[in-house]
Amino acid sequence: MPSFQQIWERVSFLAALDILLVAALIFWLLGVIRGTRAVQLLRGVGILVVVALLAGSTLPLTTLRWIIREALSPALFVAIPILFQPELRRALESLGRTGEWFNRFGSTNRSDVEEMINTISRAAKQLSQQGIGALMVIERDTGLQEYADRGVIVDSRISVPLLVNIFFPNAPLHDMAVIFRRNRILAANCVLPLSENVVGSTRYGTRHRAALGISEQSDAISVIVSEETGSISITHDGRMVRHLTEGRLRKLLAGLLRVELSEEEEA
Ligand SMILES: Nc1ncnc2c1ncn2[C@@H]1O[C@H](COP(=O)(O)OP(=O)(O)OP(=O)(O)O)[C@@H](O)[C@H]1O
Repeated sequence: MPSFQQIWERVSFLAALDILLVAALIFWLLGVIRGTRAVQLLRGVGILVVVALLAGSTLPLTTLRWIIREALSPALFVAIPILFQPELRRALESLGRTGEWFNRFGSTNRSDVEEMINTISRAAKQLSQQGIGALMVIERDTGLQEYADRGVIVDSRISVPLLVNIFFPNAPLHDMAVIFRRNRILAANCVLPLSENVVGSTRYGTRHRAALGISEQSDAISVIVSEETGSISITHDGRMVRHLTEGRLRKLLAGLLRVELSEEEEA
């Protein structure tokens, strides 16, 4: 058996760089799909490939080998981009996004972001207490103008009474989603893409699916208040965190938008 020294001598600088880059790529890909349905899909694809390769290579099964070579590989080649479309889109977007490295919200006035976080959290609590359903989407680096244009442009400074008013049952703009740009309400009544994501046995209603959908197709963060249960949830990167209190929501938003909340609001 070769000693560590012998192996080390054989590893060139380029081979080491190669291994490091592949490891970083796998790590990044796992980070992108962590907590999304892509994990189950990937496991399914992996099991299928391993079983097919084992059966095809260890036993002299000509027909099975032919099916793997002629049908399974091309089918996966076509199916993977379709099955993983939201994850691939998000991964490519995050690669192309330079703003994330410079933190777009960093260039926005910090107190504006803090004001937005506090207002959304207070509004979510009030809406939840009054049993009013709501879907509020925070735009980050991916532009959401196409969704805003399909709704009603509001372009108003954010405030709790305005948000409660918008979502008040039967108010003209209560349906669908509100989109925030920085600390302004950009638009209301916006239709969002619905997610096909099913987590475990949980089947979400359309409000929650719309929140998941926009978080799969962009880097936006959504806050959902359930009309049925009053429960507050958040979605980002195709993931959902449920049953939040006002305080927990503030902390999660602050973490995702990378701002430190001031002491008095923390209390
Ligand atoms: N494509 C969409 N984009 C944005 N909002 C949507 C979309 N489709 C439905 N909604 C909103 O979801 C509401 C219906 O929610 P529904 O009860 O089906 O879902 P839910 O996730 O169970 O929500 P809740 O817990 O509040 O009942 C609609 O009245 C509408 O406001």
